[in-house]
Amino acid sequence: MARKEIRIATRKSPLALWQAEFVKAELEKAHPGLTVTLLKMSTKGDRILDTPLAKVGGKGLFVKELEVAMLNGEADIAVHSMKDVPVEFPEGLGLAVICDREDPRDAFVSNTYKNLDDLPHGAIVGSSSLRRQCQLRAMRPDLDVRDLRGNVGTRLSKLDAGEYDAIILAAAGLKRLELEERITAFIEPEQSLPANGQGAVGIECRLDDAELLALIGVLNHAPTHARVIAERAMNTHLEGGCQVPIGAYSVIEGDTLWLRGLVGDPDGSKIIQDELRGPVADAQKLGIELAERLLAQGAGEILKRVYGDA
Ligand SMILES: NCc1[nH]cc(CCC(=O)O)c1CC(=O)O
Repeated sequence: MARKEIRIATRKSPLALWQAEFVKAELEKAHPGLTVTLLKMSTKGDRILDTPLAKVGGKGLFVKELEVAMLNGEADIAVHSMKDVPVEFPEGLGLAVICDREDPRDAFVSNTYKNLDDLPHGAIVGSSSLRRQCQLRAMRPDLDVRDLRGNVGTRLSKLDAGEYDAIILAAAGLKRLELEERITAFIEPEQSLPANGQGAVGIECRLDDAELLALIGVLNHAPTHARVIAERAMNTHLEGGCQVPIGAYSVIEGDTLWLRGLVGDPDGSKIIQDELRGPVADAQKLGIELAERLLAQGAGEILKRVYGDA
């Protein structure tokens, strides 16, 4: 092996650092003699903290600076939470690897109440995503659902300070940060359909570097790869970025991929959902087909309203 070093461009949030350290450890374990280093960077999404994500706008809020570093040759790979990765990549870059998935569910966190059903009328619930907000409002129109920004630690502090009765976060982030004991209840996909790619970590790199692709390829997890491809294809076909009220979640049953999709009005007044099953090998096609079905049921009008507001 000629290459002795791989440089990872990463955000500095605790979750991003955990993910980069995870990939570093896995790569060094797989390739003795290889050194993996971290280039810690700040992105626009990290700097703008006072505005709801849906209104900050621009795709790839959390990844652009990392991509520039790879194109400049300052870094070799970037490690991402798949749900934050924009649908399109700059020329020359692409998604090379999707690692095995952590828990894809949303988690309910409260210091007072056991679960969603336990919340009293008018309880204040915080969430940073339109997807969670719309499903929550549809399920419990009596709740006071409010925006919640910041990294995982910041969100928990706001809950602990009493600003919210409960908050909803991704279970994967809490587990990775060893905060699993903060999870009061898991919310099943039937109640809150996860975001495309939630819980999965992916690696982006230059696609012209065959040696690099071979080295990182050992971390690819084929079933997770197929699931995330299907979910992302649905999202892409709906022209959804990452800050949209879209849920996309799939599981594999034998050779069959079961994909569920949802588009909702953030105020919870309307939710369109559908699902389909097909061969795992057709993951991409299934995602597009489900998106077509959602569009045929009016998803486009909802999304147009959301983008118009943003
Ligand atoms: N948008 C922030 C973000 N990006 C990825 C995760 C969690 C981990 C994952 O989904 O892989 C989180 C935190 C959250 O949504 O609570």
